[in-house]
Amino acid sequence: MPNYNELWNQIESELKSESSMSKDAFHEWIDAAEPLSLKDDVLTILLPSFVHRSYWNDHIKNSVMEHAYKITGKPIRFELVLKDEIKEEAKPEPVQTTLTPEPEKQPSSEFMEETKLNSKYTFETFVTGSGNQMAHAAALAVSEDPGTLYNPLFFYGGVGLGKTHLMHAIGHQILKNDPKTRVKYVTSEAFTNDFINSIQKNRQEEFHQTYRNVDLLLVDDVQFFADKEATQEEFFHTFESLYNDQKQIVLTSDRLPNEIPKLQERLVSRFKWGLSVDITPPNLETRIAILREKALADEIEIPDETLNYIANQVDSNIRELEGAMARIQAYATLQNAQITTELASEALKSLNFGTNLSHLTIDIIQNKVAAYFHVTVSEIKGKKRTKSIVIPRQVAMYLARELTDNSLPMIGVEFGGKDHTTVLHAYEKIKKDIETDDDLQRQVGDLKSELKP
Ligand SMILES: Nc1ncnc2c1ncn2[C@@H]1O[C@H](COP(=O)(O)OP(=O)(O)OP(=O)(O)O)[C@@H](O)[C@H]1O
Repeated sequence: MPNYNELWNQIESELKSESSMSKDAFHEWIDAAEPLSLKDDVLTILLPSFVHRSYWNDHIKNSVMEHAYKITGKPIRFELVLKDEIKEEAKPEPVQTTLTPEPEKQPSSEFMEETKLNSKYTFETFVTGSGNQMAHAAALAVSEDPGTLYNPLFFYGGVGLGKTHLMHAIGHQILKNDPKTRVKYVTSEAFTNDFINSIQKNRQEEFHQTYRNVDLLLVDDVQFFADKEATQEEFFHTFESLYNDQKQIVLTSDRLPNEIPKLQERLVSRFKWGLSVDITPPNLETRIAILREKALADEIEIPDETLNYIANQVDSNIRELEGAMARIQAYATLQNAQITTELASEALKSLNFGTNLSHLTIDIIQNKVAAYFHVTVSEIKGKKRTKSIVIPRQVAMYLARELTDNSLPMIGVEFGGKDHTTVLHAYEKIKKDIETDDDLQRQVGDLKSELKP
């Protein structure tokens, strides 16, 4: 009986030789599938999305089962799983209270699973814009001169904005400059689990070796150190040892060090020693640029207007932006159609993307308000303080806050990178003024009914 990899490879080549599928379709549905295991005649296959699974169930599974039968002489069943579903199983095993001695392992194999840098997360694939420019620059600087300039380098910011991507990019770049560099990437949870396991198995020395004999330590999502007293203690010593040896440390978190609850004061202060730099949500132009890069990388043609449309649908999180794009691609393949704005809209709707998504965007509001007050969109986004521009600008900010789900910082970004307090001030001012100013009340009313008929 072949193992799961061999079996899958054989099935794949059978499919390739007999299949009527186009090259693109083969790539989309077969290349994207990954065998995970073969147990009790069940071959588990990992698929990238639920669209893939439903396509597999409808169009692929039977033929794959036939091939598997031909190859093994056995009826092989298939389990199709998605990434999210295996996460649970893939989590490190809970601490066991067994007395059976563990087989001896070579030092470092226990914790040092090898550096798992995502090959796609490089500087080449990272699109810069106003929200991440400084973070990108700091990352590049650290890659050129690790351990000296900014140590530690601390990235913070909301979900899915590229913190992990930049962190891996540093790892890749440093390895490119010097392939002998010892790089370790872990999430704070993995660090915690390694630490607990080391205590459990009485292997603290090995743990220390693993974490202290590196040249670059990348720790993702350190906010999860919150509340973990003993782990924090251990991490403190790891940090001290690396820092004293001038080894580079890069950390990410969803918030600033002093905002992480129950983080020891000495860690807070150390995390702030180097440089803390935030990543804020990308503006429309950056979102379009990211989509354009992605289309280029995937070699698919998408009209500019459609890229613009997609970028307007997802305005906070790059992971979701990529998700939307992947859905549209899959949808186009399913329909065997070109990607157009219509198809994109259909794909996002039919796949129930962003259920509470408002189609009203800040961009639309700015255009409407500019036309209404006879000013230009760039004046609305600009800094000029003349009354004829300030009022439309504040009205547009007010409407963006009232009629869309965007956060104050996000609205600020879309208005030429203004601070969220400016947006709040505009919102409160217009809200108050419409109570006493009849003209303003009518104007805002007109605009509202045009925007939300
Ligand atoms: N500037 C960018 N250019 C290209 N792709 C990007 C950019 N920023 C983020 N991405 C992509 O968006 C996805 C999410 O990014 P990443 O995982 O780095 O986010 P994160 O900030 O670490 O999120 P989390 O807080 O959830 O860990 C990744 O696929 C990443 O490649």
